[in-house]
Amino acid sequence: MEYTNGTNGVNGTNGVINKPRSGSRTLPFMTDVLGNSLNDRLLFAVPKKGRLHQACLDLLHGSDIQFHRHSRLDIALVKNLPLALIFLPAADIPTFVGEGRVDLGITGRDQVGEHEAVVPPTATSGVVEVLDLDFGKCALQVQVPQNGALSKPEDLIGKNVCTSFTALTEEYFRKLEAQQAGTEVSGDAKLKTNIKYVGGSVEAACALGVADGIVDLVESGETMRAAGLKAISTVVNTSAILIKSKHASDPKLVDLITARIKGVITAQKFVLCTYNINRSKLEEAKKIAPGKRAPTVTTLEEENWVAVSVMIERKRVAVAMDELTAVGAEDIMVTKLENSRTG
Ligand SMILES: Nc1ncnc2c1ncn2[C@@H]1O[C@H](COP(=O)(O)OP(=O)(O)OP(=O)(O)O)[C@@H](O)[C@H]1O
Ligand SMILES: O=P(O)(O)OC[C@H]1O[C@H](OP(=O)(O)OP(=O)(O)O)[C@H](O)[C@@H]1O
Repeated sequence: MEYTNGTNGVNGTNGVINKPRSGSRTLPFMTDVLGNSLNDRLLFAVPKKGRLHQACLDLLHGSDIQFHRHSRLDIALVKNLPLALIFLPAADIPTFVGEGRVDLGITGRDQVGEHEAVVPPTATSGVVEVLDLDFGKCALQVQVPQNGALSKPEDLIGKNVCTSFTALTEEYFRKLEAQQAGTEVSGDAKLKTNIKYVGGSVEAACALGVADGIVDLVESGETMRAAGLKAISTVVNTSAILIKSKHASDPKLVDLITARIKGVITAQKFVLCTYNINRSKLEEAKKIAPGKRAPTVTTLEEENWVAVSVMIERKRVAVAMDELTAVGAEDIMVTKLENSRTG
């Protein structure tokens, strides 16, 4: 089935979903610099650089969202859907989506948390998390020098803390200070901890004497260790998420894009495992690999033997193969999934 809103040159034909827009949104800029109208398109914000950029491009490719981005242009029209991609810094995406200027976006959960700590969501503004994308996983952690005197977050109260996430850090220390004082958390109380903004290379702040501790993202832990730091607390765990505005202009297209992206994520997360087994061992094998709903079992020409086909989580596959072998499975084969649509 093909999707069109009937305004991008693809007119409604058999099997085409017709334009389901819920009210027109007139954007201040209305056209991109190439003169194309953006008002009839769903706007989808994608990180323009940084850790999430390439994974997002791979996801769009896997979802058959076809576009050509002119060099230096931060807007790209999608050729096969009434959609325009807007390339923005990950940190700004919650603002654009939260204000309803952009319908959909991909960013880190940490960025949404930071935005919401400054601009709390209301019934009509703010973002809705649609899908966890299972990449960009890391943790925003409180870190202090490995060989220093500080060993717990409370030790940083009243001291200097550097971070790029000032709002989440303030929220964290506000709670900590209230806990220590045995009072209610209050936004009006003066914060004892001095939180300073730095835009990057946060890990250098302690060694350079700018901070006693930092709050920064940790993935592998290499940056932190190389800087002589250790984590003493986690402010938030994060991963990349698909978010939508509370007034997304085309809910059906939002659902279609969500389903496609979910299909790609599932395909990356699972593999298809096939094996042959004697029917008498089938129940044991099913316990090892029960599948998403149930394994597909096909009778083989050889008496009492069946062929089984089942989805297994990629990270579990080696262990599952060992265990299937141990219960008598033979000819085990694992196939990478290109794409999927599952419940
Ligand atoms: N080491 C990491 N591992 C996994 N994900 C990360 C890592 N660092 C950052 N991220 C995720 O990517 C998001 C964007 O971070 P990144 O620093 O790449 O952005 P950026 O737009 O290049 O910002 P800046 O210009 O401030 O560095 C973060 O908010 C976080 O969700
Ligand atoms: O635990 P690790 O795997 O070492 O990753 C963590 C590092 O990655 C991010 O920085 P990035 O490289 O994006 O650069 P930045 O410091 O300039 O933000 C983050 O701010 C840490 O410095």
